Amino acid sequence: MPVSVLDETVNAVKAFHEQPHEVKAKYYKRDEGKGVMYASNNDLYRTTAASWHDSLQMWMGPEPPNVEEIPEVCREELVEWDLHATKVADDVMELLSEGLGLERGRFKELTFSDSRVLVGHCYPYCPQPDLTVGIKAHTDPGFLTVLLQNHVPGLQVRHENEWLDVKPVPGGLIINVGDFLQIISNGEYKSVQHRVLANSRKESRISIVVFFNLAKWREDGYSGPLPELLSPHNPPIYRDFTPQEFRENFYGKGIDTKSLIQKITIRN
Ligand SMILES: O=C(O)CCC(=O)C(=O)O
Ligand SMILES: [Fe+2]
Repeated sequence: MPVSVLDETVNAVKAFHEQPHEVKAKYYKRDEGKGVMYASNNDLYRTTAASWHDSLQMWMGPEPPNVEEIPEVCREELVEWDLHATKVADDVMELLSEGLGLERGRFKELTFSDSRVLVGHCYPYCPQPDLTVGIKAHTDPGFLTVLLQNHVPGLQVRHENEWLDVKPVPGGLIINVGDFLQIISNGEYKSVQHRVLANSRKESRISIVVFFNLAKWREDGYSGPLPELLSPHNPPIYRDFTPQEFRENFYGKGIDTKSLIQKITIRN
């Protein structure tokens, strides 16, 4: 991916968030699922405390928004970013398939990348950063996340009970393993817990993510650890589950930690 795409994407999302409230208010909504939505915390009404960020969110697949629905100030750039990020995700999925000894195209065949959500976050300056966070600790519920951040720090991952800074690297992208990948890989790949600290710098922290979710469920309506990975020596760690369970778990409360995984774990 050309570095210019990364810079242009960050600048375009920043430009969107820097617009006056009246302009952005046109996109305020909370009915999740399609189109374009501008809101602070996704889980504002389900959680006990708000965190310090605003997001422009777009459902890019299976049904993409009309191009005119995308705010003009970042339209061209986000369409471009979506193409590049999807290509990166497809390549990484091939490697991850191979890493499990599966055919290269196994994950693609399940058309994971057809269901995706693009989010442009802004973490504005927070005058009292000790009292809140930018985004609470969570794991991404989907399959794989491609993440681009600007030079303002704040992202942390949990590693062996410690929070480690994910320092911005110019030209770098971050890939998160989501809960779904952990489940279908029968625990081989682990979804990573992460959070963003409230931004104490005068300049906004900008990040742009694309979440790749599972698009295709099994014919019996369930999903679960891939059968070809299981054997008497490697029995399933997780039970099968339905899209409804997945959705209820995700939208039912605030973004929380590994709750779906905890719920369906049948063996440690
Ligand atoms: O802003 C970031 O770096 C992380 C955002 C994030 O974790 C998310 O949207 O799920
Ligand atoms: Fe996340």
